[in-house]
Amino acid sequence: MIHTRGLTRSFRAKGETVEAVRGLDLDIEAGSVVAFLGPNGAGKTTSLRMLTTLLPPSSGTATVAGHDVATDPAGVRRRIGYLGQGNSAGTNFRVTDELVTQGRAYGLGRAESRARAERLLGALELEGLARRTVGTLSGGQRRRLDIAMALVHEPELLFLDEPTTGLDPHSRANIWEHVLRLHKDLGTTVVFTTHYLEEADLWARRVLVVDHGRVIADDSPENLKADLAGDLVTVGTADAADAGRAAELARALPGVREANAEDTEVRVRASDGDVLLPGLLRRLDAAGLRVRSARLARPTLDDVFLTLTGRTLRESADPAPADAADAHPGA
Ligand SMILES: Nc1ncnc2c1ncn2[C@@H]1O[C@H](COP(=O)(O)OP(=O)(O)OP(=O)(O)O)[C@@H](O)[C@H]1O
Repeated sequence: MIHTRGLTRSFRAKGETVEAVRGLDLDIEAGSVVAFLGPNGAGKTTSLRMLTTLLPPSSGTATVAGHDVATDPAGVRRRIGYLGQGNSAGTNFRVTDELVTQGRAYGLGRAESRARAERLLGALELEGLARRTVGTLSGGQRRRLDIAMALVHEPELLFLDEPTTGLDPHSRANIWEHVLRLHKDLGTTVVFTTHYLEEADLWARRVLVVDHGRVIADDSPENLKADLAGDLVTVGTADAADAGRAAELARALPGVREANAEDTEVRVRASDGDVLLPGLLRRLDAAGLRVRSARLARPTLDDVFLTLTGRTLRESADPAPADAADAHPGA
């Protein structure tokens, strides 16, 4: 569904060159759900904007839904839906009219376009607002309308750039429910970016971890967590000396990837924490060390990012760049 080779985009800003995307080689199968996960400025939006023909690449090639982004952008646009970071609906029109017009622009007949608009308004819990003008909607309502706009022509490939940022948990869940139903019923391929690790973890079957314009890991969330992070077993000991000794003992046990003492605690990374924990406790006990507490935590995608880069995604996050508005589809 998507094939890119050496896809690259750089910008000139204040006399400097920013390499936003550096040589993206990607093959995405039809029917997949793929997340781009990375900190601010990693190149996620720039990648999506190239794939949706909104931004020409500096070099490299990309075929999207069978059409080349450089030589046949109209062919790409007909087959895809795109939700950018900005709002896509005009402010002075009624909600229903915006949706019906969008459907008509994609070649749907009047009756079909109206029927789909009604279905989408119902599914995204916007039916009570159908006759309101877009400008009077709240942020969350507006975002749900944007999603409806991206879906009205039932595209085979859907790009969502931070679809749920700033929304309350109910609206986030509602949006995902709808997108995933479309994916399930129609086989829609979904490619999205998100800052919410849980969304990538829960909904994507493949996660591309992006940093400084490059894909630094590419696998299912389960594999990424198991291969690159592992479970974390934290054991509390009586004092720092015991913690140091416990770390040494832990390192000698099978399945342990690393063990470090921090103050009175020892933190142990292992491929299978449930299996390690009883044996570790027995070993510490046999060595005469007093264990005060023990807990097991499953890895998150943030742990994966930490292993890969030495930074957490959360500490890499900074306020959205001023040029984020530039990600508007009409920009
Ligand atoms: N129009 C532009 N002019 C100059 N630099 C730009 C432009 N668009 C993006 N950049 C720069 O390219 C880099 C990648 O930006 P991009 O928006 O793709 O990152 P991102 O991963 O989507 O970040 P975010 O999570 O904040 O949306 C950043 O350093 C950004 O400042």
